[in-house]
Amino acid sequence: MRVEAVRRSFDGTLVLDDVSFDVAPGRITGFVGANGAGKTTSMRIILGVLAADAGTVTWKDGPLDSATRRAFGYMPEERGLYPKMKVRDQLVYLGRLHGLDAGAARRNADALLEQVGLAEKADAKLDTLSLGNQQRAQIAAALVHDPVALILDEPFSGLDPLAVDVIVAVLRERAADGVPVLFSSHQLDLVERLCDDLVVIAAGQIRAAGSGSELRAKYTLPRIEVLLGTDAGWLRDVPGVTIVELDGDRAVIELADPEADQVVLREAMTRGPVRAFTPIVPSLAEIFREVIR
Ligand SMILES: Nc1ncnc2c1ncn2[C@@H]1O[C@H](COP(=O)(O)OP(=O)(O)OP(=O)(O)O)[C@@H](O)[C@H]1O
Repeated sequence: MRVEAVRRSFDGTLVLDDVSFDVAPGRITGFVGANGAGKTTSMRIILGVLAADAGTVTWKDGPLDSATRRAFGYMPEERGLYPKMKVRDQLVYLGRLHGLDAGAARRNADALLEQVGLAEKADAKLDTLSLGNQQRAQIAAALVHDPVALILDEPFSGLDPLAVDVIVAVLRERAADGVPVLFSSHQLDLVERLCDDLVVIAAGQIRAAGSGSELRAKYTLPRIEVLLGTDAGWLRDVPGVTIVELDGDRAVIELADPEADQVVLREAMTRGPVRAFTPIVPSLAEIFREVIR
């Protein structure tokens, strides 16, 4: 699925400015950005709930039509299941609305309730469930018609760690079947764990997009923690090395050239014992800060 040059204003204020990114089949794409950056607006435009002022959303290289959109699974920010309806009944109902026959809708609903850990609550009314369990039901609702793509707005908010694991497993399974999955989240540790690709948006503009390793390579320099048996001060004088931290025999260095690590290691070994030489992988939170600066 491709979002291309999408623009949208509200009351004369531009909130999406030439937004373009891809969501690849079989990959989980995390959509991250601060409050108000434009994630929900982008997702609403993908789903056709909101119109773009300009730009396109394409699916398999053609225009995204309403029949294909109906085959998407969407978990909107405002949620939207029926509070007074039993969980299983509404999943079956939603499956039927999406064109499943009664048998298939029931089978999918039951399988999903089992998968998200709600089998015992199947006959409870939604509003009697805890918020976390309502959230599980919302995710099941987005999946009940075997969607061809998944667009999930903050699917993990309010979930406990065990529930997160359950939902992560469900999304991975769908992605492994070839479904493109786009989800927004503020929980960068979770995004880091779950997603294959990342799209970073700030103030309505895409600041970065790509896999975690691509973004690391592009936005951060390789860092190494060096622990020597002797003073590490000589590292200051090695060309291409920047000292990030230096404390006696321990240093954290940044390399202008990723290949220079072997040169530094060889030099270190001629000077005495090398107790540790450990690449430091920057966290997604660090990359995010770097990208939106
Ligand atoms: N219907 C609307 N009318 C006017 N302004 C809107 C409307 N919907 C969104 N906006 C504005 O557009 C901007 C982007 O909002 P959006 O909800 O897409 O951000 P978001 O990245 O999803 O934020 P959050 O993480 O807080 O959910 C915000 O400044 C918001 O106030």
